[in-house]
Amino acid sequence: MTKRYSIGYALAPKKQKSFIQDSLVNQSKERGIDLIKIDSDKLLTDQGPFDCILHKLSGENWVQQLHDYVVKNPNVLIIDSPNEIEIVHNRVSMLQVVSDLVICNNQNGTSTNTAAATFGIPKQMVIHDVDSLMDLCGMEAHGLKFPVIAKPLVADGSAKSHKMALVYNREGLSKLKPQIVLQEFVNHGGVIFKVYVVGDYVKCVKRKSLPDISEEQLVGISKEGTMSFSQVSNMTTENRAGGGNYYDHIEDAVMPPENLITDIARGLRQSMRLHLFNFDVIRDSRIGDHYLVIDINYFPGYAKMPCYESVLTDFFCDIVQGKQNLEGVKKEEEGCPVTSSVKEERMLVSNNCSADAGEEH
Ligand SMILES: Nc1ncnc2c1ncn2[C@@H]1O[C@H](COP(=O)(O)OP(=O)(O)OP(=O)(O)O)[C@@H](O)[C@H]1O
Ligand SMILES: O=P(O)(O)O[C@H]1[C@H](OP(=O)(O)O)[C@@H](OP(=O)(O)O)[C@@H](O)[C@@H](O)[C@@H]1OP(=O)(O)O
Ligand SMILES: [Mg+2]
Ligand SMILES: [Mg+2]
Repeated sequence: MTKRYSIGYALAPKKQKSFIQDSLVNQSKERGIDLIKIDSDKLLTDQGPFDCILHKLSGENWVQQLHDYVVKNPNVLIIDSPNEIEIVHNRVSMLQVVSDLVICNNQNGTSTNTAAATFGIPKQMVIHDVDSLMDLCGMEAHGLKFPVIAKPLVADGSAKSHKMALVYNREGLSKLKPQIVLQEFVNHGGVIFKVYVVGDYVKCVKRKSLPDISEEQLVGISKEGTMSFSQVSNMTTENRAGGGNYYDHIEDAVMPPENLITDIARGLRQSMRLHLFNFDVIRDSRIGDHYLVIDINYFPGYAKMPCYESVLTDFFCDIVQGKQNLEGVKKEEEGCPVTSSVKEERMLVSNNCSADAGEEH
């Protein structure tokens, strides 16, 4: 009889509702994977046994519970390590990973496979306190000019962490509450590209974004100087921020070069050692084929991705059979430092793979 695998999931109720659909549970079941809900009211060590734990919870208590579970069940796979997820909970460290990306055969940020296409991140600066907020010299020093986007520094998935404001002038700055990141607003034709990564799988889709801001609009801006908004790409026609000039024909928008997107996705996956994330990309209208990564999200809304059930089921099968890349182990072999918890975890992962190699589903 073919071995069955058990994957425990620990997700907030909203995420559970969108992600754990019957279609996913059934497809996985047919392929030998049982998706089991982890009860957050009970100790994790009292549940299972699980071959793998998928999670999008955080906090000291949860991290400790995961640790205790790994100690008790050394063969479990944790997707993903809380340490690694932390990097994308801060809007500076998440984009630093992009800046640090070195893509093979790459010069000046240009992959040789992708003709003239280049990528980077928008200019940005962190504001830690109210005093530095009104210091326009600080903005100048970072090459920032209005309009800018103010984003909470922390991107931990709380509603607060998604509250953004477009800031048009000095007056607008005074309304902001640090700690925030001030990021240059880059005109990009009102279309955003969301790149979903599921292990080795990469899928880029288009979504609507904030509309461009013209020089004329900037002159005629209200005294308020800010416009608040939240989660634009999930907005409906009725509740769009500012009601502005949204681009309604995203189907006409040209996709970014596929090689560039997969190169960035692979690079990010390897350097962050995460399996489940997406990143947002915009095409900088000021420069030809230049793309900016503006956001990275851990365990995003996969249910909005085409054929998410089969993509995720393939991933689950690969992971329990040890077919996915094990970046942690690779990095270690290359001499890169790996934290002890990750080291421990990856060693466990590799043990599990060899034990299961050859299993059929
Ligand atoms: N630098 C920028 N220039 C122009 N538009 C931007 C920029 N940064 C963000 N935006 C717009 O604001 C939206 C929200 O920004 P961002 O993706 O950083 O927020 P978020 O709350 O983390 O989003 P998500 O829901 O994807 O987690 C983007 O989808 C895009 O429409
Ligand atoms: O469901 P969650 O609460 O995890 O919300 C995530 C949301 O997915 P949803 O569509 O299922 O709401 C994601 O949307 P897409 O990028 O895929 O469009 C993205 O906005 C993430 O940033 C959110 O994660 P958070 O930053 O809040 O942790
Ligand atoms: Mg985003
Ligand atoms: Mg985000």
